[in-house]
Amino acid sequence: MHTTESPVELAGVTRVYGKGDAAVRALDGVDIAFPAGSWTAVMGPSGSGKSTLLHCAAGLERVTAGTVRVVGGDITNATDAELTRLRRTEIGFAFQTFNLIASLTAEQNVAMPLRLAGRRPDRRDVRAVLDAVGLADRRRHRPRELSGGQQQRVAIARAMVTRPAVLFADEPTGALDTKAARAVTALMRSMVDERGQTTIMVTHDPAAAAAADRTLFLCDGRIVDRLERPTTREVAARLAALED
Ligand SMILES: Nc1ncnc2c1ncn2[C@@H]1O[C@H](COP(=O)(O)OP(=O)(O)OP(=O)(O)O)[C@@H](O)[C@H]1O
Repeated sequence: MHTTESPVELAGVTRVYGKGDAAVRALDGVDIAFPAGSWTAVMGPSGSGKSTLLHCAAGLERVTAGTVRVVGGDITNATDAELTRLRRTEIGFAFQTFNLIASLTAEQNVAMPLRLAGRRPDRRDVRAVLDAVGLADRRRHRPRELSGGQQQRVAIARAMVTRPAVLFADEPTGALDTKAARAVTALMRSMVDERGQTTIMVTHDPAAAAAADRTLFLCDGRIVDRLERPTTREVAARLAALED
């Protein structure tokens, strides 16, 4: 496996929470590479390990066994400082709850990761990503002045502003109605097609998964199936079978 082709690679990743009788094996020997410029959806029943997979792959959580490589580097034994630097430079995050700062404008929210990385935000860069998500005319608005779908687009612009190697999205359409969800998945699709943005997304939404290049299905901490370019109906059927 060549690392430049897969900015994120997990090999034999196991994550156990708790000890003894109370131990939970949230991930159980996961081997997976996420190819550059591709969009992967991660699905599975509640408690199957989706969030744990995302957090381990993004260096937010440590693994119990196995290795995680991000942009060619083994982060398994990285220090907290190294992980923080990695998250600020190579990784973008978009969450279901947006996590925007209420007192800041869209533009100021988008500039925040640059400030955190110690870079002086270039107004043109900030405007370019707001433009890319179709919100150039909303840059002075605060989160409460934006719809849920618009807030999620600001959150995606914020995740993209550092030009991260990998975008991690945790249920990006989870809080949105169907129309707003469709706009957000279309935006993510264009980020992959036009910028080659490697994207890893946990979702419960079969339509969002169908917009991705492939869908992985987790069950009891293992990858039990994958579909390439599935339809919404195929995703929903596979998920229903796992949830039975
Ligand atoms: N901090 C923790 N301490 C103990 N157990 C945990 C912890 N985090 C997760 N788990 C357990 O690990 C397993 C996998 O959890 P995870 O959150 O990754 O699942 P998920 O597929 O994302 O679920 P959901 O769809 O409900 O969000 C579950 O059994 C969960 O209870």
